[in-house]
Amino acid sequence: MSVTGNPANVFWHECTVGKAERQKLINQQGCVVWITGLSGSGKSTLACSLDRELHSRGKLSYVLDGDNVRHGLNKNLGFSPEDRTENIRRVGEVATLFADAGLICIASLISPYRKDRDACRAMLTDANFIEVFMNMPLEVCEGRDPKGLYKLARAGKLKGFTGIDDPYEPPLNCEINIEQKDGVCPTPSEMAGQVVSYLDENGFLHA
Ligand SMILES: Nc1ncnc2c1ncn2[C@@H]1O[C@H](COP(=O)(O)OS(=O)(=O)O)[C@@H](OP(=O)(O)O)[C@H]1O
Ligand SMILES: Nc1ncnc2c1ncn2[C@@H]1O[C@H](COP(=O)(O)OP(=O)(O)O)[C@@H](O)[C@H]1O
Repeated sequence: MSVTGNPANVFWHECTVGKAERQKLINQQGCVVWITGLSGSGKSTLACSLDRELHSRGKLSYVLDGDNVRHGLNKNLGFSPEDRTENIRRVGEVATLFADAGLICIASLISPYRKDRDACRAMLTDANFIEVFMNMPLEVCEGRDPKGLYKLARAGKLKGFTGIDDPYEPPLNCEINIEQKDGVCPTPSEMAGQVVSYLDENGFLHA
């Protein structure tokens, strides 16, 4: 007799309170704002700024940041392609639960592989997955290098670093593209404003 979970013998249990009722209670539409980009591109900065802006508008959001999630839920994972895929899968599943709860879930991870991001998109209905690309040149990210990781990677002391000796696959059809204008990066508040406008125009800020 097998004691491991067998999907063939596991059944979905539906509760009577549904997503629509939860959304009505908090007057918003649950969704996932998925922020992808190189290390140092500003993912966490945008995530926190957006979280604060939504909070100030009375909207319930929650940030799942790669660095933070790797301290707990994903602390057994490293940076091999397989581990990154599992990292993204788990965060995608958690984000989907938050969205089902009615929250605006902000996931900020490098998520370098297109197929992994697309798999997360497929966990939700298409409109409820909002992919935000931090479209910052490598030189800008490397110039910032707040954790000194690019320096370590260039010196060969950190292997498999995204953008240096591990690939980053940019989105082909993202909902929101954040980029420099005339060589100037938008401020955190401007970046958050761009996402809030999208959420507002697409009906996520009301039930
Ligand atoms: N090899 C390698 N490549 C990329 N990044 C590395 C690596 N080793 C450690 N770090 C640090 O881990 C943070 C990225 O974690 P993520 O969970 O977002 O990565 S991934 O989506 O699974 O690729 C990343 O954080 P951010 O700088 O905020 O992006 C780094 O601080
Ligand atoms: N819009 C911005 N303008 C100027 N500096 C920024 C901006 N966004 C982020 N930064 C700075 O760049 C560095 C990396 O930002 P961070 O949000 O940690 O990136 P990531 O989460 O993608 O690694 C930090 O020192 C941060 O203060």
